[in-house]
This record gives sequence, structure tokens and C-alpha cells, in this order.
Amino acid sequence: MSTSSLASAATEGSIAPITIALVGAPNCGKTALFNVLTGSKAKVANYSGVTVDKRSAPFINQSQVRILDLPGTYSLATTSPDEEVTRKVLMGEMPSESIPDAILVVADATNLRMSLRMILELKSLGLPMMVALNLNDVAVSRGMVVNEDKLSEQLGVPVVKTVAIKRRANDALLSLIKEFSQRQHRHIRPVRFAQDVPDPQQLYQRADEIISQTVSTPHRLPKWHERLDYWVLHPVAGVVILLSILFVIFQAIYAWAAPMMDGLELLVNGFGTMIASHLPEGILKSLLVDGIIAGVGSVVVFVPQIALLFLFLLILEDSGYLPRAAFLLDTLLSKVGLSGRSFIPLLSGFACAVPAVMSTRTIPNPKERFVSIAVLPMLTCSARLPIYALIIAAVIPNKSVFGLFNLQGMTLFVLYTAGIVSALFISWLMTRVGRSKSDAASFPLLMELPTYRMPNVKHIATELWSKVKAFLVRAGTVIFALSVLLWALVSFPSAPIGSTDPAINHSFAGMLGHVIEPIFSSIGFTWQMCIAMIPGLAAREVVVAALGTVYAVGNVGEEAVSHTLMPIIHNQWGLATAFSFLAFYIYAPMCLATLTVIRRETKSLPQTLAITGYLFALAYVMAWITYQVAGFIFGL
Ligand SMILES: Nc1nc2c(ncn2[C@@H]2O[C@H](COP(=O)(O)OP(=O)(O)OP(=O)(O)O)[C@@H](O)[C@H]2O)c(=O)[nH]1
Ligand SMILES: [Mg+2]
Repeated sequence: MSTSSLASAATEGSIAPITIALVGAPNCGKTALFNVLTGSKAKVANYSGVTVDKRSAPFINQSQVRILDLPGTYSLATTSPDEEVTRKVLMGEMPSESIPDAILVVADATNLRMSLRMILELKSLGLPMMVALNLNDVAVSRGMVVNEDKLSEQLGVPVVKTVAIKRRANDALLSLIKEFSQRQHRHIRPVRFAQDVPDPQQLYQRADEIISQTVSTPHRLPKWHERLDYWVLHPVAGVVILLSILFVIFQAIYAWAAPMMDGLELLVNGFGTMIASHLPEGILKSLLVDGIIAGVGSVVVFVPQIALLFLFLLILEDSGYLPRAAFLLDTLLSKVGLSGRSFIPLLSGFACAVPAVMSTRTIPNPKERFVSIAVLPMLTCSARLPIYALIIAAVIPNKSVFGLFNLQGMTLFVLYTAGIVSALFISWLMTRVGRSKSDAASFPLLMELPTYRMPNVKHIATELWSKVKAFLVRAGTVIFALSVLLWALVSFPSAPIGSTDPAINHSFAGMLGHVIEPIFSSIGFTWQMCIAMIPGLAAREVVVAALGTVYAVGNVGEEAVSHTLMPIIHNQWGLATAFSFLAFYIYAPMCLATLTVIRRETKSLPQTLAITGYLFALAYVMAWITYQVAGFIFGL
């Protein structure tokens, strides 16, 4: 078919789109290039295993060309579920995906030997191929000069240089794809992989030959890089560095966010008071002030803290530090039956358990994968931050210890640590049960350490904004809707004429709260807390909004004037109740999205129910112990 007839067939919609698959080692910039080629905003980060599933989008210059992003893999001999996705797609074994019409190999220019070995292996598939020599900026900064024309000649496929993080540096690739798609027919030949896959040793030999003819300066890491790695990967100094980084993050979340939070709180309060003073008493005023402003406002004041947490995570992610922490902790994690491979999924659990559960696909050992999924919900996700921050601000004095540490920051550190220690302990316990010898040793951690890079300010700013936006959108949609619903439940039916107790006691929610209260009274929860936890089952941070609404409607007199929760909790909750509530939220799997993704990833309802059940049981028991101990120390 000629170029013009292909174009006209495409406009008539009678031709299937051409698919070009991005294939390459982990962390070489496939997704970053995918974003350039399609105008998408898929997640990019400086560690291996970010992409764990396939995704596709139309090529920006030609909608009949489809670009397919795949998880990274070093070879077609795969070991983990994410790598398996790539192999299956390339072999045409993926039911939902036909064999791609071409492969765009994304090669890491700073690690050409490994990339060339992969290109040579992929050539054995017999599919049309193009090569993008990515990370070219880093290669150039290290003094490497690659002759792409010679390389193209040696490999027998077109080669272009790219810098995926700079949109304008990829014009050669854009033209190459355009040109390719105009002369390419849909691929229909079967793949020839199994018969003539070359020996890896031979591939490396050939790669070395090619490098000697095409690269003028061999690649060497700068001195500072080695020195930094010496300390960061040192078994003792490395752990001290890791703990210090985490500690600084928690301190900063309190110290730096405080002024912005105070400002936002003043705004929310002022807004509530202004609306209240302009509206006559009645349902509308109650809905706006007690339902919406008290509910949504209680959550929104935590935006600065969430933003700071994500800022730190993004900087760590972009700099290349994270996989080093995984190496460092490989030995420690192996003691509890996990490995360094579980580290990145566990670490991303501090942002949100949903992508973290998905990223366990990089773990090849099925048992280790299950244990990681089962303990992940205990790690402190960003949705818990508003809850912790609220209770800490309400009951822990804001003073410094030894003139250096902030007591509130330290409490937050302890809460995060409690989640980590519990997760490690439960992993250890789970892997003890029915442990088989082959487990840990059969899947050693073979992960490429990325080079350190200066975090890219633009990338961090866009990512940060998208996280904050997601949080605000949730506040404006889910939390808003649940606040209105809860407001209705706590306001109706209204109190009978002549009754003297608070109206909320007569409402639907009030009645429900009193019914549930006996279950939770032994861990110190009041009926107001029980009501707030019900909408909080959908998503954790909703409990903060719900407490805001419940107290706004339920309180009369002085405290009703304040639209923020802290003073109310400070005055009405005992220390034992506050600590018990915190302990409960370390463990309780109060997040529908996480449970749904666990169900999808484990493909098993009984396993999902078992994880949910054990976490709730643990939450109750730990809250009970905390309540008793705190009650003994501080009084109930
Ligand atoms: N300096 C520089 N950084 C790049 C370039 N391409 C990608 N990066 C960075 O490299 C890191 C990895 O990029 P990704 O696109 O997530 O890599 P990937 O190949 O999709 O990784 P996996 O999904 O884990 O296989 C990110 O921090 C990117 O910002 C480049 O050309 N130059
Ligand atoms: Mg990727």
C-alpha cells in the first residue's frame, strides 16, 4: 500500500492503527519519551520499575500511529510479573494486544554495553526496529561521543539521539516515526524468537565490538559519584544517612508547613464567620457553615503538609537515591522474609497504597509479593497525614526537646515508625508460616543503580501540582459530597419541640452512633467519633471532614463559633482516647480504593477479605492496648 493510500484508508477508518512499542531496560526513559511522543503525563521517576503495565496513546503527529509504553526489562528471559507483560506483548501472547508493528528500543546512552546487548537480543524477534539513544544529555556531560550513523550502520536499524526530558530535543525521533509509519504496513509475520535466540555471552562480545567502533570516549562515572555511593551504600553510615533524611522530612513537615497552615485555618475560619453573619438562622446556613465549610475546610487546611511530603518524595525519587536505599535495606528486609525488591513498593506506600500495591508486580517471588501487599496498607499514606496532624496539633504541645527537636514532629516520626515496624514484624511472622527454603535466595536483587541526577525542577513542579490538585479535587468532590450527606444525617430528623439535649442526639446519625458506640467504647471512642468513621470507610481523610461536621452541628455555645477542629478535640478528648484513635488509624484499612486494587492484584476475594480482616482486628487490638496503657499513664 502506498503512503497516500494508507493515509486515505486511515481516514476512512478501514485500517487498524500501526502500533510502535517502547522497549528497553528499566529507568532508561521510556515513559518520559512516551509522554513526549503522545503528549501524555504518565508517571516518570528515577528508579527501576515505575511502569508495571502497558499503556498506549496516539502519536501526537499522526493519530493512526499508536505508541505503546511497556515495563522495563533487561532481557526477554523474564522473572517478574511486570517484565512478563513486555515479553508477552512482544511475543504476541497477550490476549488484549496484537504483536506490535515495530519496536522503538529506548537505549540508555550512559550504559551502552547493556543497551546494545538488549538491542541485539530484540533483533532476533525479526520485527521492524528503531533505536532512540536516550539520556544523551547525561552522556554528553560525561564526555561520551557516540557516532549514531556508524552505530546505525553496525546495527542495521535507524538510530537517533534523544533527551526525553527536553521536549525540543526529540525532533529527529518525531520525524523518524512519522517517516516510518508512512511506509510501514501492518505487521503480520509471526515472531521468530524461540528458534534463534543468541547466547548472552556472544551478544556482549558483539556489543563490545560495536562500542569500540562507535564510541570515542568510554563512559566513566565522575569521582564524586563513587565517593557519594561509598557513604550512601555503607552498611552503617548509609543507614544513618537514610534515617537522618527521613527525620528531617518529618521535622520539616511540621516546622515549615505551620505558618501556611495557620494562614489557611484563619481563612477557613474567617470565611465561615463571614457566611454565618450574613445568613439568617436556618437550614441553608447550617448546610453551608456546619456541613460544607466545617467539613471540606477541615481537610483543606492540610494541603501545605501534604505538598511538603510529596515534594520530599519527588526529590528523593528524581535524584536516584531511592534504589540505593533499597540496596542498603536488602539485608535487613531479607531478615523479615522480604528483599530489596519490596523496598520501592513499600516506600511508595508512604504516598499512596494504590500505586504501591500495583508496583509489587516488580517482585518475582509470588509469596514475597503477597506479603508485601498484605503489609503495605500499614505504611503511612498521605491520606493519614491530615488525621495524624489534626490529633497531634490538638493534644501534643508544640515545644522543642533538647532545643533541637520539635515534639510534634517527633510524634509524627514515631507514628510513621510504628507503621514501619509493624509492617516488618507482620512480614516476618507471615514468612515464618510455611516457609520454604528456596524463597529468598532464588530471586536475588539484580537491579541497576541509576546515576545520581540533579532533580529536574520543572518535572517536580508539575508532579507536585498534579498531586496537590488531586487532593483538592477529592476535597471538592468526594469529601464535599460525603460532608453534605453526613450533615443531612446529623441534622435530620430535628429535635422534638421542648427537648433540651443537643439536636444531633435525635438525628439518624446520632441514633446510629449510639448503636455502634458499645463496640468502640472499650477503645475510648465516643459516639461522635463512631459517626465520623462511617463515611471515613471510603477514604481515610474523610474522617477529618466528618468530625468537623459532626462537632459543628453537635456543639452549642462557645465552641460552635470555631470552625476548626483542634480546640474541640483538645477540650473534649482525653489523651488516652486521642492516642487510641491514632493507633487505630495506623492499622485500619479504611480505604476502598486500596482494597479494590488488592482484590485486582491478588485476583482473590478470600485473600482480600483475609487482609482486610486481619488489619481491622489488629487496629482494634492495638487501639485497645494503647487506650489501656495511655489510660494508666495519663488517666482516662
Ligand atoms: N537527564 C535526563 N533524564 C532523563 C531522560 N529521560 C528520562 N530521564 C529521567 O530518567 C528517569 C527515568 O525515566 P522513566 O521515563 O520513568 O523511565 P522508564 O524507562 O519508563 O522506567 P521504568 O518504567 O521503571 O522501566 C526519570 O527521572 C526521568 O526524568 C533524559 O533524556 N535525560
Ligand atoms: Mg516507565
